[in-house]
Amino acid sequence: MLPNHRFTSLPAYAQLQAHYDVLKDRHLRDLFADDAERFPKFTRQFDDILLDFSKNRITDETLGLLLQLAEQAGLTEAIGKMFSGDKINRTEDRAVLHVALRNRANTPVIVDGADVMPDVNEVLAHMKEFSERIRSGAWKGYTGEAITDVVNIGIGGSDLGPVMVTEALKPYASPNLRVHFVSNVDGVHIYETLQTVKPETTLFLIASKTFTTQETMTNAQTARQWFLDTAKDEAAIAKHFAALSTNKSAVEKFGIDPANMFGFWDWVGGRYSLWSAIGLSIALYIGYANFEELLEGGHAMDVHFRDTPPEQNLPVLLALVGIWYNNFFGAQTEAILPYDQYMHRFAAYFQQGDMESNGKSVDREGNPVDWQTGPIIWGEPGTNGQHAFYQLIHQGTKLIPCDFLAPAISQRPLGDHHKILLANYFAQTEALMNGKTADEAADELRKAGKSEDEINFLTPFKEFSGNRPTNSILFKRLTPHTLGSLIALYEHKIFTQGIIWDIYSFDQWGVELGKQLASRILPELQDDVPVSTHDSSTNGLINAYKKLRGE
Ligand SMILES: O=P(O)(O)OC[C@H]1O[C@H](O)[C@H](O)[C@@H](O)[C@@H]1O
Repeated sequence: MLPNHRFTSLPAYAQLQAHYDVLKDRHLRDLFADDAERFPKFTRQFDDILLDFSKNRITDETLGLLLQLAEQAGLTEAIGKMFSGDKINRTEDRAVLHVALRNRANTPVIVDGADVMPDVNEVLAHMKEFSERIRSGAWKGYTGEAITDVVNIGIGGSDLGPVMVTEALKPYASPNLRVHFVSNVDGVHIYETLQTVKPETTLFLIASKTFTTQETMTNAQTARQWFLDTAKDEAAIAKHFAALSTNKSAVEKFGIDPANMFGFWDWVGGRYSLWSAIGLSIALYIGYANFEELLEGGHAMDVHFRDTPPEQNLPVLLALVGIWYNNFFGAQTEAILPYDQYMHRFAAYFQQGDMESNGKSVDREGNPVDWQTGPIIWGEPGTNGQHAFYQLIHQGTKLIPCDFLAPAISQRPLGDHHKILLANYFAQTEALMNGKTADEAADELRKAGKSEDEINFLTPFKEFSGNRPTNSILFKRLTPHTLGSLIALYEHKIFTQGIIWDIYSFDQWGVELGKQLASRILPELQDDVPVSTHDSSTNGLINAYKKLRGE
């Protein structure tokens, strides 16, 4: 069991509140002017990842108090409990062991009295053997042709991770094998995907932890029918369908050969499952050795998180800085802004990772919280975001803490592209921090030859308040290893915040209600009889839909 506490009753909380009242009006510009050591003081290195959190509205005192907050919340003990297989996901009575999936040290991890590592290693060996046969062309489809296309059918955690990682690691991909992802139950998604592949050379991966998810099962049945329309023979399914799941009986019922099932376990949360069999599309796309590198990178961050004192611990520091804005400055959102086009789904991935984990409003004893929990996560890659929403980040009324991520070396060096990209990366955090004073703005206008009247009018619009906080995460290159570490960095940040907020981060009851109601409504859509069983809005909408579709 995790230690309980009321977040706002922790002694450091009151101290931080008092400290906030003093610090809230101080400008980052002044904090930098006052302390020449800010950069060395507020940067940490892990492998070739540099975290610079100096452009945050913190001082030594802030950091000290935040570290006390973590300690008072029992963070160290909680980390130990996760790694040792305690059932810290209490509402589902499960351990939380995505760290075991990438436990390259292979030390025993005990759940219910048994070491899980032999099972983990067995599935990895199966993934290795299978992916090598597919990639080499040794695996033949029902007409004797090699596989050229893999279609992963899954949603949520059974989709977002593989999508994000395969996009991020495209430079490591084999040119002979394409991967596609179908997630939405909107028939358009599978329709468009099936237009681009041939049954004879396509492998479908049905990715679903539960193997009951409506969207995935619907898409899987459609794929199966599409395949059989050409193949005619059900025996051919064994060569073209594999399942990634914890639910063996449902997989068998679907008609997938148990030899093509890649299992995982209830102690793997869906949004933490890319390291498990759910990562098979990744292993197929970038090769098993690269997939293993991804695991290695995740494991390296796990060891760092588990063994490094909080003040040196990257995930803990990111978490604490986030709490500072979320709970004291009233920030509602956090932006994740990768300056790397290959990372274009990174923010979308952590939308699920963070918001499904920490979007909770009761504490671990079931009492309503009276403090803010998980932030709204969003973001797009730089520089596209700059031309879309940065206006609001620079001059809007909302405080939006941002993470800026960038590789020092591009995977695709091309002329001056990367230097231009990085010039923007550095410029943005500098601009957000310093802003532009009214005097500076007026001076520029004067130099541009504006009249004094125009200067007076324009200055307020040209002024930037600055004092807008950012973290910079600069790494050498987006390798599988580094990506593994970056993902684990954010995973452990989410864990740390959940512990400090005293919430359960590994269940997701909030997604159930909509599912329940949809299954109640679906039969009502089968005929044209008007419905009257809902509120007037829902009745009105359903009846309008029935009318529209019939016209
Ligand atoms: O992998 P599955 O069992 O099909 O689940 C897919 C998704 O379903 C739900 O939406 C859960 O909230 C997600 O956490 C999960 O990733």
